[in-house]
Amino acid sequence: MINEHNRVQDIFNRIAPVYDQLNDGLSLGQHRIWKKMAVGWSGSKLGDTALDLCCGSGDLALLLAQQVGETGQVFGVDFSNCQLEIAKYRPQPFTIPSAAIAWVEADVLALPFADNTFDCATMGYGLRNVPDIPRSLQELYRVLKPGSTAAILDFHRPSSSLLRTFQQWYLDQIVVPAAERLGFKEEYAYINPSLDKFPMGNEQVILAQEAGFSQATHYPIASGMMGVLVITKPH
Ligand SMILES: C/C(=C\Cc1cc(O)c2ccccc2c1O)CCC[C@H](C)CCC[C@H](C)CCCC(C)C
Ligand SMILES: C[S@@+](CC[C@H](N)C(=O)[O-])C[C@H]1O[C@@H](n2cnc3c(N)ncnc32)[C@H](O)[C@@H]1O
Repeated sequence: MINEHNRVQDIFNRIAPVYDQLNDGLSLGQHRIWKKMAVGWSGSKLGDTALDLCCGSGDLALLLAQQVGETGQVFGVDFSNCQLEIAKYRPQPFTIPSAAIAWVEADVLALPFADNTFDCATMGYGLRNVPDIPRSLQELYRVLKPGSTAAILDFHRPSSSLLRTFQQWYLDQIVVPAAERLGFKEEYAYINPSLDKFPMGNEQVILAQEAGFSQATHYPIASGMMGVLVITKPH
């Protein structure tokens, strides 16, 4: 488990300088829409104490900060110090009064927060990268307040074989060569095979229920190439 931990940590430390630009270019900016959808499903509202797990370069945490406003607070958690350095210095839009964001370097499998701390949570493209999904969901359950909701955004395999073929082609023939031109072929070549090992939406629902979440729904988005698992801790 430690080897997998270090392998993933190294990947995201290495790609930190190009991570945002590749996401924007390779998704034609669509990832920002997918992240806004996840924030919407998290139920985040003014004054909340919010958590963004696997926050990376911080764009999802920033969206949460706009949602919870000046009276709220956001904690962005990631174990990549290089990603967190990008997050810390990301320009914040002054148009919207936003919450303060605390950037926390930690493993989401061992969160440094008390039980029942957070009013809402997001996790963008993190669940597929942790070595122990059930443990991650258990930790998320522990730190959420009763009645609170989390939205977990990640890749998903489309049910349509044509779209699945397109997704695999795009990842192998567009994403990897683009990353290779920047010297990150291996790091991005890891995405496609990781999808084959990642639980499908219905399996994610079962894992969430096994972690104790009373409500769990998986919403395929982007023609099924992405998905958002929305889970709520019972009162
Ligand atoms: C924000 C996105 C991916 C984040 C991401 C997740 C990972 O697990 C990685 C692992 C290793 C390296 C990088 C990442 C990583 O960046 C999603 C958007 C970026 C994707 C790279 C592009 C995905 C494109 C879709 C499969 C198809 C889009 C169709 C297009 C809009 C026409
Ligand atoms: C694909 S990036 C997602 C970043 C951001 N949430 C986004 O949506 O763009 C995955 C992030 O998860 C982090 N990560 C993976 N496993 C982790 C773990 N066990 N604990 C903390 N962070 C982890 C990586 O360092 C990386 O920054």
